[in-house]
Amino acid sequence: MIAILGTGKMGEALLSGLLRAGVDRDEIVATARREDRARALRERHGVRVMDNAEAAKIAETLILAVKPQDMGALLTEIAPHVPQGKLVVTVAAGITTSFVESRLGEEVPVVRVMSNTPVLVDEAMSVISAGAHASEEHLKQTEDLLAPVGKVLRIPESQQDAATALSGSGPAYFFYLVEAMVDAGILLGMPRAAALDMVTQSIVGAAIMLRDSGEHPVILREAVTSPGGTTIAAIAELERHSVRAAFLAAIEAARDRSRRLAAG
Ligand SMILES: NC(=O)C1=CN([C@@H]2O[C@H](COP(=O)(O)OP(=O)(O)OC[C@H]3O[C@@H](n4cnc5c(N)ncnc54)[C@H](O)[C@@H]3O)[C@@H](O)[C@H]2O)C=CC1
Ligand SMILES: O=C(O)[C@@H]1CCC=N1
Repeated sequence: MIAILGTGKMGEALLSGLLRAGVDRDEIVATARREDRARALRERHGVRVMDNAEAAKIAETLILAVKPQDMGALLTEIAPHVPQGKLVVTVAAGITTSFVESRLGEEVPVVRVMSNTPVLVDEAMSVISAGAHASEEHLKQTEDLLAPVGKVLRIPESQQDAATALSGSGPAYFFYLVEAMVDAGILLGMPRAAALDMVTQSIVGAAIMLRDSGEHPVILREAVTSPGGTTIAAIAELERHSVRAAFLAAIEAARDRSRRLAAG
């Protein structure tokens, strides 16, 4: 039995992914803070929704999916119900395995995960790291849980905050870029719907080329950038506005925020 504790956006995305992967709906339970949310989860997915203590008692694997700021209270609530044998998977940004271990008060195996919202389309990037009491078997179990909804990579826990900044938040940067490019289309007099179509198909095509060609992004970009052509005129402006430096600073800021999250 798998319990998802705190089934908001990320918890529900994981829940739907597990169901798509063929996990029986009787083998998953969810928890939610509000009754209307519980009702929506029951209606949409046909799973049982219960309170945290009960879910922690009956499940062998617990997925903690509350906001980092709510993690301390959740751990205090479930601590009496988490004996040594249970695997605890935490998906919260910034929450370390030692934070979870210290609050559960037992030698509980903890695996820290950073995934992202493309879980919803089985194209997530999930990175995982073992806590002090998690074995190879626990990492394998976590990989098996996440593999159906995308790519899974093992990384040292010291890199989790950087991964949160890069791939956890990553989809947001691409959506932001799409927004900006669509605005540019509007500026040039293009209808909004057509501009959105053009930009969306361009980002999908570029992403698939990047993933499937094995080529370095520089090579792919150079192939679009003709001498004296249109692309280099745009790139010259991006460089003039320090867009690359802005990305470096932005992702560093996200990493720093992730480091501070456990403190509340
Ligand atoms: N949204 C994203 O793109 C990503 C989010 N995450 C992580 O996933 C976690 C959840 O994020 P979201 O799903 O975006 O937030 P959310 O706010 O949509 O979901 C959290 C849910 O937990 C519930 N909750 C809070 N305390 C609870 C308690 N004691 N018992 C039961 N339910 C409780 C809330 O009511 C809410 O429905 C965060 O820790 C975040 O860092 C990780 C990767 C990507
Ligand atoms: O913005 C956040 O804090 C979460 C963590 C990674 C993506 N969204």
